[in-house]
Amino acid sequence: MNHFSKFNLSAIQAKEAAQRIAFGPVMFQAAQAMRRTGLLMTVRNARNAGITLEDAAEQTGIPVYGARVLMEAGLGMEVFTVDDNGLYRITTTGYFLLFDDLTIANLNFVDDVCYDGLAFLEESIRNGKPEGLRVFGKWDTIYEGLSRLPEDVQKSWFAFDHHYSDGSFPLVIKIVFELGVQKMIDIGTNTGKWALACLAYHPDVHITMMDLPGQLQIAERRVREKGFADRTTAIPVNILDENAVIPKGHDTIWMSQFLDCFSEQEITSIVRRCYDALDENGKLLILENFWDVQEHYVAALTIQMTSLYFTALANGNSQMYDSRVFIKAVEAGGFYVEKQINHIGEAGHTLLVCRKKPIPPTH
Ligand SMILES: C[S@@+](CC[C@H](N)C(=O)[O-])C[C@H]1O[C@@H](n2cnc3c(N)ncnc32)[C@H](O)[C@@H]1O
Repeated sequence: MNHFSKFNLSAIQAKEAAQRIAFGPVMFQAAQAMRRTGLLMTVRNARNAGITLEDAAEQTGIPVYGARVLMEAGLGMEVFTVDDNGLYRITTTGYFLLFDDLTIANLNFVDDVCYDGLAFLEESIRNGKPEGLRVFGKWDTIYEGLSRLPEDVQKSWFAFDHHYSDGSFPLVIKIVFELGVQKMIDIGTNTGKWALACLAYHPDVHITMMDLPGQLQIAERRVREKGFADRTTAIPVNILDENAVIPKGHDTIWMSQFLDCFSEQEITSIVRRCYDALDENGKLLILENFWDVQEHYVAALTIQMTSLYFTALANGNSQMYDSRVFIKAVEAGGFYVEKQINHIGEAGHTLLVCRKKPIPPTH
């Protein structure tokens, strides 16, 4: 569904929308301050009775001045309403800021991981490098430093990543095993969530986990703790090394939220190596979020904005893709899409079931 072919805004509405962009960072910081001071919760707890800003300040323990600027800003942000008696009440948007998992994961991810680095977005776009990553360390990509990021940053990164996968893994696992899986490689295994889900789901399945060494160690530890070590193999890899080989002898290769970490040319190179690893009946299964196939505008918006994290912080050359661009890169690696299942879970994942073309890709 194309949510972007037309916007029906009057001129004054468009001017308002432009101000929301101009003051976007201000609204963002205000929302975080309202959450962290407890102001948002205080107004919510007043429910229908409403609360004055003086009472909200007292109950929250912040100065009246602070409560006043935040709560007045909250009106323009449509987080609060105020009646003629000066009583503030929370809106549905305010509820989402407080309680919605997607909103919380996105807020914390933008705050802890992206905010400072995004100041270098223009430079990143001009140079094709994640120039914002310098706020954390001297790495070429964020993945090299992921296990060494400050604890709160890691926490928000993982919460963001897991929010998307957690909702969809239980839905997709049934479809995957119906395709017949005995021995699967999970490339970009991260903390081993998918591997663990598969090992628990199927008593005989063997999973080969591949990732950069830092992440792989976490996955290996978790698999050991759950008693699945004998049905797993762990292979540390930097997949960007063109000489990195994907082992043969597996019927399925799984890549979830992995190929979006790479440029189109890199996707094609990785997929080509998958081609070499699988036999003619092998399956390449890809789970991704594509902005162009989303049922809901909010999902498309979230995915589009996430792309800029990749630009400024992650690697400077990848994104959350338009499915048509992505599939072209996969096809160039020697596969065709046998089946495309869209709209999986709240995060709107797509599962691509890919098969080898009879003629190998040119190297
Ligand atoms: C966005 S996470 C996805 C994790 C998991 N598959 C999921 O669906 O939640 C991407 C993973 O790719 C790994 N990765 C990124 N660049 C890599 C590289 N060059 N070589 C190997 N793994 C890499 C990261 O370490 C990370 O674990």
